[in-house]
Amino acid sequence: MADDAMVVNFDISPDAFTIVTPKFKGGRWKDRLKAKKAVEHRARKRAIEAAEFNIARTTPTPTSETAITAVRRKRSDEKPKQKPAPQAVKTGEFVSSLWTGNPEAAGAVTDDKGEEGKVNEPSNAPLADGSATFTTLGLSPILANHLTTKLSLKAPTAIQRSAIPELISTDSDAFIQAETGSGKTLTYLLPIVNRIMSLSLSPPSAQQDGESAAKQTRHSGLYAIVLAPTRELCRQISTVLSTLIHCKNGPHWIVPGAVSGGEKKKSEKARLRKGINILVATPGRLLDHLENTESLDVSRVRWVVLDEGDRLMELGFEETIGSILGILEKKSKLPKKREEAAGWKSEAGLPRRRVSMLCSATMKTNVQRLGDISLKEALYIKAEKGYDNAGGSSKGGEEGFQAPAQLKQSYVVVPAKLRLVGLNAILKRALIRQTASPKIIVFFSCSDSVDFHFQVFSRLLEDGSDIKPPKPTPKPTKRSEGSEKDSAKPQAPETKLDPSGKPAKQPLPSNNPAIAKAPHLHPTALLHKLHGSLPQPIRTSTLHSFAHTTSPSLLFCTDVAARGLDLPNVDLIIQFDPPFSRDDHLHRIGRTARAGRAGRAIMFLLPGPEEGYVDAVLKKCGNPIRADMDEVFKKGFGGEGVNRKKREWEDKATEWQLEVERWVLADKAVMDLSKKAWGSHIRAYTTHVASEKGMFNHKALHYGHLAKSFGIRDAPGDIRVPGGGATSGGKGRGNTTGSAATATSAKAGAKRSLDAEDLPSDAGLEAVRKMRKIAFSMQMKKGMASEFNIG
Ligand SMILES: Nc1ncnc2c1ncn2[C@@H]1O[C@H](COP(=O)(O)OP(=O)(O)OP(=O)(O)O)[C@@H](O)[C@H]1O
Repeated sequence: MADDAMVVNFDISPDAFTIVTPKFKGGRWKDRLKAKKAVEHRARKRAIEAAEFNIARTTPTPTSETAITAVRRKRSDEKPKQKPAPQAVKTGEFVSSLWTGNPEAAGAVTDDKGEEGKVNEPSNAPLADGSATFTTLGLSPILANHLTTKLSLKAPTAIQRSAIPELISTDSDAFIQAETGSGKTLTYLLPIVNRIMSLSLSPPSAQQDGESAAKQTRHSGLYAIVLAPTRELCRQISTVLSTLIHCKNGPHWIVPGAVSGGEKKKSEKARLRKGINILVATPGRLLDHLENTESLDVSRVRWVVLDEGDRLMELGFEETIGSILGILEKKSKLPKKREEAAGWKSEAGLPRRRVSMLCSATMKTNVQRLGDISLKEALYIKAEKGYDNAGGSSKGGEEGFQAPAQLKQSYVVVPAKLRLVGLNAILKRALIRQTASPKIIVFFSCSDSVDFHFQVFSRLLEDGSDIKPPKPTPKPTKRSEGSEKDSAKPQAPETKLDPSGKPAKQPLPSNNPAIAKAPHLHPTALLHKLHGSLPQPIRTSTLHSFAHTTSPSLLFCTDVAARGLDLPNVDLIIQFDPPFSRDDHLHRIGRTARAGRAGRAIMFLLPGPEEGYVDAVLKKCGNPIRADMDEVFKKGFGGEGVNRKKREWEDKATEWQLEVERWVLADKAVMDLSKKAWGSHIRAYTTHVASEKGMFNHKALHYGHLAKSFGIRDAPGDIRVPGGGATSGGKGRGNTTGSAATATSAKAGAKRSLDAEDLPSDAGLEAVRKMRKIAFSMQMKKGMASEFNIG
């Protein structure tokens, strides 16, 4: 880290900027003079910049507060601008410049000839070569017709073509592996629904036992159980299931249901008692019902599906799943062995034995372990060669898990101090450059950080309004009138005015506190937040709003939204905090570019060791482009007609940053929130997987610069994280030697470890696993269930 990066948190003496010119010896006198002048010029420039921007420090009187004004770089050729409002700065606080003392990025900017450049052929799209239809896969005409006409699915995807015929015609267990957004849900649901449907479609003569010849109803039995790691996923799978069942002339008698916690157990019990034929559940909740709900009859279960297998294991469900399978085995009336099954009479269409399916995008060791406990002589099904990453940039990786080939990946190297303004710039640009209403997901490392950034962008503007007044529209000149160039430009959405000419208040779609307007970014955009600490009804309604709103839509979230969620038409994924492992990266960016659609993803990296992530991971998952940070700022803050040479965007970004800092200072609750977010961010940083710790080394973090990106002016050593202690940062040092993460109280850490969905990495998950183990044994002893907010 560059030395001058430390300046911000040190007491600077006035003579620190005395220009000392080294003596040059040898060579021609002209060259010596030139070198001397160059050194003097550089030193003077630095001193002026530092004096103007860097050190607006208060007089150290313990009782008085001194007002300071952020000083802008003076330029002879510009009109005096209104200076940012003076702000009170307490003793010990600093206002450092955003633009000085930042470490430089090592790599070069990729020449990105337009974001609209070459896009690879999609690798997870429906097959366009006519090689398969839903009917040729063996699905009933009713179901095939429903898929093509009502659900507008023209053809199966590669994994569906490979798996569906096997799953319809055999009773084998299966491990299904395919990249994100390739349609794995339908891959396992379609054969199940098709085979259950055949019960009611086949004539009684074709039935092999008398029992099934009777009219099928919801009481005919529970045939399939689908296990998913989160409540959101359970709901999503249930919805897909319902759309399949409600087809014309279809199997309306089949009743799907979900039990995933987050609602009263009593109502779940009532649903189970009424009769369910296909049940979607989180493992914890299902085990609870298996042990405590008498009406849940599992003796005829034919399928057990473990969706998102790797995540189920990461969240410590191994033992729970083991117990579930044990109970199913014990209560089953089906033949236990294959030989017995062969001679056994089953209802027409249904498997003669219980079939297990394990679905995962990855093939990690933990998934293999789950396979060991759940599968017997299983088929390994993946997208056929030639369709797996067809024609794309993706390379066959160690684990065969790749990003969709059409997904455009990029990264931007942004110093710690500039992260918040950088996020603002990128979001503004993304919201304005799209013609239709864009959907953007921003990933953060922890829920506190999500909360803080949600507040930053949804707070009212400084004048108390929630919408910016419209800019006066420039009169069209003759030249620009109707010109093709102008009409092609993305237009900022129109701001609605009230009768008095002021911007009209925009009504929110609901009173959900996790949804707000984002006046700092866009007049009509809706900002959503999602993390594991929010109550379930809020999470559900937030996701619904994000997915269905017609306004530009943003979702700030933790990794709770990284897996399995199928949110329609997400255009851009921003990984503001880098993921905790390569798989997390692929799952996060996999929320876009689904089923053959286009998508973009950008990751923020800090200059220094983090840049190593590009070669170590990003280049192995595609061909990432390095975006130019200056361009990001220019496009985000520059706006129309900005004089780019003067770097006006620097001033705009500075003004906005100072505004955030004033807002943080003005309210203790906000200050607490920002400090908590800063502390949690650092703590989360320490939990990157061991193999990536070299790139994400918390000792290389500049805590002071990082604090600025949370709107905090205190020196790191003075920051008291609410609920924890001061960090271990040495006084006056921007860059601590100890770990702030470990310095925060154990209590706070323990509380967070319950927040399983927000801690996707080794350390966090280890904690969750331990907690789950304890809860599991307690549950065994006391016969009670524990839900760590994930089912
Ligand atoms: N044959 C198809 N044609 C077009 N779209 C499809 C097809 N099959 C599935 N889809 C759509 O593709 C999207 C992704 O499907 P799904 O959620 O099942 O993917 P996935 O492989 O499970 O992804 P992830 O690994 O991220 O969970 C869904 O919107 C789904 O409706």
